Parts: sequence; structure tokens; C-alpha cells
Amino acid sequence: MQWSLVIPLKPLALAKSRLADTAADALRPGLALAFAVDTVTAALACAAVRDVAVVTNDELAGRELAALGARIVPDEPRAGLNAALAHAAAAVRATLPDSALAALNADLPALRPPELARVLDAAAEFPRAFLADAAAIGTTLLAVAPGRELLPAFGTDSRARHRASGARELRPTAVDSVRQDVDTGEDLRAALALGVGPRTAAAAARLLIPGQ
Ligand SMILES: Nc1nc2c(ncn2[C@@H]2O[C@H](COP(=O)(O)OP(=O)(O)OP(=O)(O)O)[C@@H](O)[C@H]2O)c(=O)[nH]1
Ligand SMILES: C=C(OP(=O)(O)O)C(=O)O
Repeated sequence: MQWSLVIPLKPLALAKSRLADTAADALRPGLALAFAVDTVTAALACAAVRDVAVVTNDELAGRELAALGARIVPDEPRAGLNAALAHAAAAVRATLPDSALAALNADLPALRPPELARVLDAAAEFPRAFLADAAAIGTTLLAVAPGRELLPAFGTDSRARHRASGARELRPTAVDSVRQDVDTGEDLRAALALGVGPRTAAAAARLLIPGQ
């Protein structure tokens, strides 16, 4: 099965506030963009992915991610993450009505295309399914079969909320790079240990990370 992905990205100046102790205000927007560039690059290189839409109102990120081959969908609702995802899902389905659809976080700088393919292949067995993040509290991917509504419930405790909503929790093995989102300095160290994409490696080299 071939998938359409939707990836949300808030304005870079507001992004990754929980990394404030690891990356100064002047460096954080560039780091958030580097995560998104490496995530979108890996997603577009995945054999199971047909197309990637990024829902964002950030002009710089929009230009860079469009140059990689992503479709940019303006965040017209301006009503938070889940409204942005539902809006992007509708925009994708307006052009590709029969697409299988997955929402993927923009902060997966270690993402490996074969691992993403493994998760999407597992998701294809269910009408609606999700993958928990490395912390086992959040969600990094929510997938729906053709004809199904995404009904995103990302945010605090989204693993429990996606499970309670009836989505099937996927438990594939060897998919660490799809689970490793980066919200904190500790997460960034874990992603660096897995091996990040080139943009994140360059951006992280400008930070002073103990042990790096
Ligand atoms: N388009 C869009 N994306 C959003 C919005 N809110 C959050 N996101 C994106 O959704 C993902 C998870 O968001 P958050 O955890 O709220 O924000 P974050 O920038 O990752 O981190 P913090 O600032 O530390 O909370 C990130 O990729 C965000 O850029 C929104 O209102 N619109
Ligand atoms: C929005 C989510 O991600 P984050 O860990 O970036 O808050 C989530 O896990 O639902």
C-alpha cells in the first residue's frame, strides 16, 4: 500500500520550547527546521510513501520543505495541532480521495525510511492505528485506511487517548527511529545516539551538548 503523509509544523519561532535549556533562543528555530528537513527527507525516501504534505504557516520552512518535494498546506484553522492535521488530511483527500493517510511528527531527526515502511506496512492491517513515542506517553504516527477519518488526538497523553478512541496500537520491532521524537535535551541525545540526518547533525554541532 502507498501512503499519503501529513506532517504538522508550527511557526519555527514558537517551536521546541522544551529545548530552551539545550538550545538558545537564537538556535532553536534552526534546530526545529533541521528536524523537519531530516524528517521530510526520510519520509519522501520511504518506498511506502507516495506523497508528503506539511501543514504550516511558517514561510521559511514552507519554502525549504517544498523544495524537497513536500506539498505545503497553509494552517488555515489556526486552532492548534489537531485542527491543523484534520485540515491537511481533508486537503490531501480532496485531491487523492482514496488515499491511505498517516499523520507523522515533524521532530523525528533519526527517521530511517525502511523503519517507516515497516510501521506503515503494519498499519495497513487495521482501519486506524498508531505508534507510541519512545517515552511511551505520546504518539509519533497515526494512520487510517482509505475512506476512514483521521480523528487526530495528538498532545498530552496522546497514546492513551488514541487507544481509548479505538485506534489499534502497533507494536512492530526495530522501529526506534520512528518512535524517537525530540522534545527535550535528553531526547536529542537519544536521537543523536541512533544517528540523525545531516541537517540535524550540523545544527546539533553548534550546541554544547555534554558527552557529544
Ligand atoms: N501546523 C501546526 N503544527 C503544530 C501546531 N501545534 C503544534 N504543531 C506541531 O506538532 C508537533 C508537536 O507539537 P508540540 O509538541 O505542541 O510543539 P513542539 O514545537 O514540538 O514542542 P514544544 O514547544 O516544546 O511544546 C510539532 O511538529 C509542532 O511543530 C499548530 O497549531 N499548527
Ligand atoms: C504532540 C505530541 O508530540 P510531542 O511529544 O511533540 O508533544 C504527541 O505525542 O501527541
